[in-house]
Amino acid sequence: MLPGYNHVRPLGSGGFADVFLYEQSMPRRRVAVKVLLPGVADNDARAMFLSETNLMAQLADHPDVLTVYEAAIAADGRPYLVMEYCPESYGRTFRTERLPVAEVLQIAVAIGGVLETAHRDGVLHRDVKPANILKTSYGRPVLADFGIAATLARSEGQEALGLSIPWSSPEVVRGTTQGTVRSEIWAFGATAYGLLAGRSPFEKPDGDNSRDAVQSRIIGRARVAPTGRGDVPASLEQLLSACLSKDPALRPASMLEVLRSLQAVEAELGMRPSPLVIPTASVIDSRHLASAPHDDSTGASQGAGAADTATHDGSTATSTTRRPRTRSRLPADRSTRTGRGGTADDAVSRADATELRTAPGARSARRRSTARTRIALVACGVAVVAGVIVTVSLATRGGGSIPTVGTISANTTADSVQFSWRDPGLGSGDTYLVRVDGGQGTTQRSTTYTLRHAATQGQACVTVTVVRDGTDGAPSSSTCAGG
Ligand SMILES: Nc1ncnc2c1ncn2[C@@H]1O[C@H](COP(=O)(O)OP(=O)(O)OP(=O)(O)O)[C@@H](O)[C@H]1O
Repeated sequence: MLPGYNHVRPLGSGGFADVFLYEQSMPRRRVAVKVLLPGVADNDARAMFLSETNLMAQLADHPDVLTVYEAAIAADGRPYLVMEYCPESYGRTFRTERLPVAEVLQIAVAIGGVLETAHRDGVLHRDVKPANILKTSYGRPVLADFGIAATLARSEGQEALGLSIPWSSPEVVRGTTQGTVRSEIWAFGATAYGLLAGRSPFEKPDGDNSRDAVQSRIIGRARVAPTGRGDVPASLEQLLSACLSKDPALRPASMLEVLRSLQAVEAELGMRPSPLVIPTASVIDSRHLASAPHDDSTGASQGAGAADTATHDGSTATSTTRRPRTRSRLPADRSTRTGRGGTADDAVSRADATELRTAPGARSARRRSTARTRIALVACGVAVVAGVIVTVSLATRGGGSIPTVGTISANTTADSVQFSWRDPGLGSGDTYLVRVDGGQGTTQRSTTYTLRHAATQGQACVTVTVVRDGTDGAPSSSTCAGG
């Protein structure tokens, strides 16, 4: 019995919590209530729950994260979370419903944006899988079960966390690391693959898919097969295969890199690239970073580096609600550091080394029992991401000697518009940032960009900017066509 809520029906059970549908009296709405299973709450755990929940409340306003309305302790002492009710979960449908590629790309960009945001904050989700992508009543995908539990459980072993083997990277399955940005990129790639293929990457359609068999394929030499779908472009297959590289060093170095590639696939398919919702440089507290130089091996520097990239995107924050938080120096993932050096590689290492952020009480909690870990999982089992919603603007910055694209011509055909321009002197590391209607943009090196009419609502206006060493040049003037 929860005061102010009327029980409707059970929604399901996880490893450590039951989830129920309730009707809230005021405001009147349906909510999902996640309650810790009986027998795993104690005073310490309750204190941790509250402490962590307060932290969550500061962070939980990313639009693509499941919304938590309230967290409290029930009369029987069990902590509970009141969350947005989501009628559907991709965990339930991905095996039976063939999702259109465009929908998977949109889901991936939304969920990837949450992960990039989290990584900039030194936080890893660690349980990315279709079952943790829920669908709101409005049909929007949201990431759920966003736990710092990983932090709290680092010394307690993966099994205590209910490791989701089919979606976990080889290094996580082996226990070499309990989470890095690149292991998260694996899980993200595995999830996107799963949504397309209807099975996890190392499941065999007609083979032995016992836990042990899948695990040994993940840590062994088996290579991931293509999704088997004719409508998945080669570029997307390649991206998934890169995310699922057995060697973490061969995976993309950041979620942002993955997101850019996903947007490029969308553009290739004639779709309007899905917007990225990620924080900008202004959101990262520079004082905090300056006072924690050694956090270079952790998420803090990842945040700083990523923030630079965000600046390249020309993104500007409309609000700055995130607060600086303490991060601990965390061990690097040695498996991803071999044979690399220099500045660029430092950045890579930093990304790899981004294990987990330390939340209040986290260090001592590592030695606590699995039951407490589970409490923390409940505490943080939903919605924990940075609190800034970013809108994109066409921020322009001085380009120095960066070349500027001249006239963009548009060739309109029955089903598409092709924009093209002359190469103004692109350097070997330069890229074009193509923005449609002032959107976030996609990067490419080709001098043509095609938009299908189906992807536009009438006329589309395009600008092209040369990006060099992470700095935007001046944008071209806008060319509008279509409609
Ligand atoms: N906000 C929600 N709205 C609707 N259903 C939900 C919501 N949150 C969880 N559920 C459902 O409740 C069930 C249990 O969820 P829960 O997150 O506790 O466990 P799990 O993710 O299945 O397992 P575990 O967390 O142990 O890995 C799942 O079927 C899930 O889809």
